[in-house]
Amino acid sequence: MELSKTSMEKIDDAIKSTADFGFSKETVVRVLKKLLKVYDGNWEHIEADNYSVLADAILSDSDPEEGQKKRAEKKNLDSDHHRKKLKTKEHGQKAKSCMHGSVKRELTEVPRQQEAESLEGRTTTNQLLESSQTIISKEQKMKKSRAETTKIGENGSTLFESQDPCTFETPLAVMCPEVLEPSCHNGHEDAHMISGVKHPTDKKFKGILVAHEGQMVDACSSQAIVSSKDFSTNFEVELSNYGKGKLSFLFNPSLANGSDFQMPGIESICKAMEDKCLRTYKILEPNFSFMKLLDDICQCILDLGSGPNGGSADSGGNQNNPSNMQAIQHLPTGIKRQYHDVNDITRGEECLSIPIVSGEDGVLPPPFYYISQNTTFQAAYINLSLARIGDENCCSGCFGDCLAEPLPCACARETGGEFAYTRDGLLKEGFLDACVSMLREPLEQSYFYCKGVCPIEQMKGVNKPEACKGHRIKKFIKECWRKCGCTRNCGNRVVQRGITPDYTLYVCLLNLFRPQVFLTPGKKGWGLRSAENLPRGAFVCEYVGEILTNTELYERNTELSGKNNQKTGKAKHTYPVLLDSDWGTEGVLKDEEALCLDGTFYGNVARFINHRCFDCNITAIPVEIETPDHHYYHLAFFTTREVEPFEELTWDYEIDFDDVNHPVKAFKCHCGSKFCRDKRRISSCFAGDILSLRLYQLTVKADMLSQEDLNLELWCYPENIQERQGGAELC
Ligand SMILES: C[S@@+](CC[C@H](N)C(=O)[O-])C[C@H]1O[C@@H](n2cnc3c(N)ncnc32)[C@H](O)[C@@H]1O
Repeated sequence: MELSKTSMEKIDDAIKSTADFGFSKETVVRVLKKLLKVYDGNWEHIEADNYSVLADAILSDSDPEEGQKKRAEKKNLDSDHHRKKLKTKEHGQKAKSCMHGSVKRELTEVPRQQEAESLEGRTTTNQLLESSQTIISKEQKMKKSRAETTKIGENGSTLFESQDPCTFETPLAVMCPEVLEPSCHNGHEDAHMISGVKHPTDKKFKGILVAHEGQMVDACSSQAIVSSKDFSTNFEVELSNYGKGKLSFLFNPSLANGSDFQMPGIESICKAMEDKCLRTYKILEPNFSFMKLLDDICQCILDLGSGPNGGSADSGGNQNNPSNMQAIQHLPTGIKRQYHDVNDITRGEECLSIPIVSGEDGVLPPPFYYISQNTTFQAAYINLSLARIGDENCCSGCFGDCLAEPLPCACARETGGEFAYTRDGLLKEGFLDACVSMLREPLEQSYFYCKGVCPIEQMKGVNKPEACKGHRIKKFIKECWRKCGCTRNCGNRVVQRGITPDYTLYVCLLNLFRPQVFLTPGKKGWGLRSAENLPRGAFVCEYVGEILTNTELYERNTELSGKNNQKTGKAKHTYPVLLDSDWGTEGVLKDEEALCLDGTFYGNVARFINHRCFDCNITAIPVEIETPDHHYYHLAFFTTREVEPFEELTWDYEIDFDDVNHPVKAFKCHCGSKFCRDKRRISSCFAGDILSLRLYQLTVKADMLSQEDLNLELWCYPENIQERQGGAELC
């Protein structure tokens, strides 16, 4: 009979859909023919429920040669049932198998005797059917023995195993629950499929099936011990110290592209999943680990299953809170993991290692994720399209090194027609002087004022935000970038090369930045220093973190200063930096364009740079790289003077220590500078000096004072009183 085009397509569809279950084309076609006869060519029944009828029929399809043998095996099925159940895992390791949700549904509805009868003559293996029954019966038992509320497995899939590779060439996946030894079993038989893990007809199905078993009473305190099994396609996660819970992952090799699939190690799986969570789900919490997530799943299952209302139990977290961070903060804390490599805090993210120099007690900085490039958190809008870079903002006609050319190119326009860098890769004296004086002589600087509500005022969370207090107009460096014709080693590309010492560049002979994260001797916590001296104007590093909108930052800060965080002390060090340039240029600023960088959870070494009032040795300069739009830019640190080896690197956070309304409560400053602005630090010492100190800070150009002047001035400052009074710290 000639088949119509539609029929051909339908057959193709049926083959494709059932191929996922591991059925061969020949088997599918053979059974299809029979079914089409039975249903008088009506595809509706065959296609229904993702071809469940077809799948059933294939399972029931009799191979005459095998029939006798299978019937014999079937006779043993019932008597062997309990014994085999205990061995399901072993079978599963060898067997190929498949599953089908609707098949399970049907089987659970069929009375046992009837079910047995329907098995007569099947070509599928006993283990396959037995395994599915095992799961079902376990679920049924569990429903009885526990709170009758366990939903797990209802949408899940029945498990089939096959020892007959000829019949099931491409088995789908299998969960092989290892039934616990009676001694540690506590009488619970609660192996079951995790709801909705993967339905075989789900096109995203990757051949991995997850199952858990055992009573997970200890999931919360679990150490998430991982035991990789010695077969290449399976690994398990122990969910308690007593082996009472277990998640099993088994991969069906036939679904891998190629036959040499090897189940990766648990470490690499966790790493990959953590990276994925970071990228895809934007999970922020530095304590986040995939193992903890698995652990949490089990805790959740346990809570749902044993809650008073059969599913309403709250595991301690705010389940309505959409923030991953919040949810993860409530995870059990029992799981230990070494977060920092003392030899390289960057975990290989930078091209040089940055060691942690800790004290004798081996204490390490709190955990965070090291990133070497900014990453958006959620709502921040940054348009990095090449189309936005007009001819006036790039030098497409250049070649080689722009700094070697006799005339500056278009990229020098931002810096007044002169490049900001010398050919040695340092900042030019004049440019650096201008940047430093902008910081040190705030009264002489130009400011812009937000036209609408100032994002900073809005961030303070008051009902009626105050008028914009003004934002300093900053001097930008503009670097060449991808639309430019020069090479990557062009001298006008310094910040974008990162901390990496590039020894092909002359600059690196001058600037041997050897960063170290170290515990400061004072009360500032961890700090950053260089083991080599740095010349004036040398690029140190960029401030890297998550790009947030100011609203997001406000919400984050509110969360951090909330009750829970006070408990965990997480609000102690926060690391936000505002990207507040050009906010006033385009009328009312959209929320998603008022951005900041937060290195609290994800950041680079810059998050360790401590604050120093006024006479700090590095300064932050905005750098335009990928977009001429100054809502987003890079913040790069350059030395303001020559820095000695092992001298702490400090910058002026420009904190207004008097601003009590700021959402981030200012720390008590221990910068040790003679010009410290923190009144709390000096008021108890010698209040009479405050006025002169403020005046001094606002008007005196420190660089222009002679050492004699400076000494005289400094003697008046309260910071020095302790020295005069014998060195006791007064503040
Ligand atoms: C960007 S972090 C610097 C690294 C921090 N010291 C650490 O251990 O992670 C900023 C935090 O460091 C501390 N800090 C920085 N400079 C300080 C200073 N001059 N005095 C006191 N604490 C300081 C404050 O807690 C501040 O919130």
